[in-house]
Amino acid sequence: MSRSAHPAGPRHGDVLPEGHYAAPPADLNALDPKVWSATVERGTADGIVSVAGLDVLTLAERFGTPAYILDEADFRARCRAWQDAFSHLDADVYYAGKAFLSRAVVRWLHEEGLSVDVCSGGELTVALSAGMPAGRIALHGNNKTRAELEYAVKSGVGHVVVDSFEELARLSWIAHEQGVRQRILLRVTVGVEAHTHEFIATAHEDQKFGFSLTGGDAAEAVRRALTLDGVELAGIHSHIGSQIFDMAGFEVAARRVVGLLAQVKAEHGVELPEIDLGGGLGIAYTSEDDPQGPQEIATALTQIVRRECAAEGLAVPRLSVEPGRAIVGPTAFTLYEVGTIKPLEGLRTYVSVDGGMSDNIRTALYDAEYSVALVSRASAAEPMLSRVVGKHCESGDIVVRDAFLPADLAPGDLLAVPATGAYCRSMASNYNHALRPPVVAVRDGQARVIVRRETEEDLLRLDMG
Ligand SMILES: Cc1ncc(COP(=O)(O)O)c(C=O)c1O
Ligand SMILES: N[C@@H](CCCC[NH3+])C(=O)O
Repeated sequence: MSRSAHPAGPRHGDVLPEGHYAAPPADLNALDPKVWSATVERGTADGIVSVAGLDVLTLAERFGTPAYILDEADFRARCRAWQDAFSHLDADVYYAGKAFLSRAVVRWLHEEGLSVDVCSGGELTVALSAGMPAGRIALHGNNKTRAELEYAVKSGVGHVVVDSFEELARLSWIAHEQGVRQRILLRVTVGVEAHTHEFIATAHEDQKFGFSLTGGDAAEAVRRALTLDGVELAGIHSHIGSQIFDMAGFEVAARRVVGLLAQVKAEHGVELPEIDLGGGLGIAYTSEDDPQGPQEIATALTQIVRRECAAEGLAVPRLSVEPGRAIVGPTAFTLYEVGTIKPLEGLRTYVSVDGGMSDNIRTALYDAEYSVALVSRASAAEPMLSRVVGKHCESGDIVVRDAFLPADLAPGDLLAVPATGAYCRSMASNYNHALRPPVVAVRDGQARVIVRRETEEDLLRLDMG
């Protein structure tokens, strides 16, 4: 989202300080298809927003607020788009479960032909319990516990992405004890400064993930992996970060990973058959964001891998990708009810909703930007510079930092924040003993709770008194 360094000046009683929106959108009732899921529309007669044919008033009535409303048809369509973009290649699409995982989602992934990447024993349990074949599961993590490694090997996961020397030795021993050879990839840090928030960039040198390519750890990890009898080294993995729009980082990563394959061939006479270039493709949170589609990404990545392999005299390896956000992010919105409205003359209006940082930590954690719309009715009122905040005891409890909402907004109105499918429910907390909201899947006029709302009994069950 572009923010103006030169504010447009006072507007509707609000002064726009530096760094805030320059101007309200032309039509506050418009829903930009870039940020809303595919079946969302505003009724032309009543102005009420619906998704999959279900209006938000009915959804709020049936399921309460806040609630994540997930558009199943859109989710499946995105899975198919990724699958189609990569399927004609020798390629696998692993959905990154950390973005949002539930058993229903795992079944959809299975039906659509995707694999899944998990990064904990808990995620592995969800994937397995919903029937994902173990061979189509990859296990990640920079500090997998011994128990998690044992569980993964015993379950027969397709591969473990090894992140450290300690883990390499540990995993080999565990697999040896279980009498198997575990297929692995080695995660390397390729030294790319991804253009994203510092906390979600993962391929620069100074961070916790992976074996450094430039420092020589990656080559050393290959040497050790090739001598260990508990592991079978299948290839190299790189993930440069998340919410990235610029393909240049992926291209550099692909080039460096292929460079390592060439080095491995030269040193060991071994051609590793697989590379995984991770996830990280950005989505539109606001109308200003311009993400690439899976087809463009598939084309760019395969071109570069093929070119580099040809230059190095290598056979083209099997390619995997791990999109999380790009699949689930745009498919859901969070539905909130407005509770209080506090206009601050000369500043902005604080609009408090019935959720907050417990259901969306991304704004506080990454300064993430979101859009928001009044969805329970249309309004012809003037735009009002607003900040949508939650109900938690923190002034950083912000859901949407800067937004224009209609000036006739009132308690009881419903707001929806789009593009909350990824890293919102999965990073939700019980702060202030908030009850984590449900995830309601909607499709063809039907709604189904796929993750139920927490109850106070859930909270008390963990409290040993
Ligand atoms: C190893 C790995 N793969 C895939 C992903 C998915 O990223 P995204 O949801 O941005 O596609 C992540 C998260 O950044 C990750 O750490
Ligand atoms: N949780 C982050 C992304 C990190 C992905 C995992 N490596 C986000 O909300 O953007």
